[in-house]
Amino acid sequence: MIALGCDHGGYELKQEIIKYLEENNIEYKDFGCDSTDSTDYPIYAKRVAIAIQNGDCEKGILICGTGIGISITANKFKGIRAALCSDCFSAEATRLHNNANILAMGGRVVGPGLAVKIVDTFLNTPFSEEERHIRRIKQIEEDTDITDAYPEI
Ligand SMILES: O=C[C@H](O)[C@H](O)[C@H](O)COP(=O)(O)O
Repeated sequence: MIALGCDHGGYELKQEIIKYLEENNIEYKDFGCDSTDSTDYPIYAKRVAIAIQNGDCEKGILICGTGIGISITANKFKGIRAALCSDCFSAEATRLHNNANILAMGGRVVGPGLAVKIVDTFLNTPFSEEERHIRRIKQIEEDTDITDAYPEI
C-alpha cells in the first residue's frame, strides 16, 4: 500500500501519479490535499509518515511545490527516510543505498512524464541489503545526539 500526500503545489502532479498507480493496479491511500487551494504541507507529510510508521502503508509519495518542505517534515519522524528526487538515478540509488521509504518530488520542478518514471523506478527498486548500507541506516536511526560526536570527526 502506497501512502500519497501533497499540498496545493503538488496536487496536479499527484493526480498524474494516481493515474499511473491505477493503471498499474498499485494500491494507494490518498491522505490529501484534495485541490489546488492553498494549504500547509506539514499536515500531509505527518499523515503519510504516521501511516508508514504504524504499518498501514509500506512506502509513501509526497509532493509539494519543491518537495523540500514536505521532505524536511517527513524526515523528522523516526524510521522515515524521505528522499527528494528529481531524476531516476537518485530514485534508484536511494532505494538501493538508503532504503528510502518515502519519495518526495516537487510539482513545480519535475514534469509529469519524468515524475512517473521516477515513481516507477522508486517502487520497483529493492533495497540492496548490503552490509555497509545497513550499518549506515542504523547510524541514522540511533537515538544519539550527534552534535557530541562532531569534535571527534
Ligand atoms: O517547500 C515548500 C513547498 O514548495 C510549498 O509547496 C511552497 O512553499 C508553497 O508555496 P506557496 O504557498 O507560495 O504556493
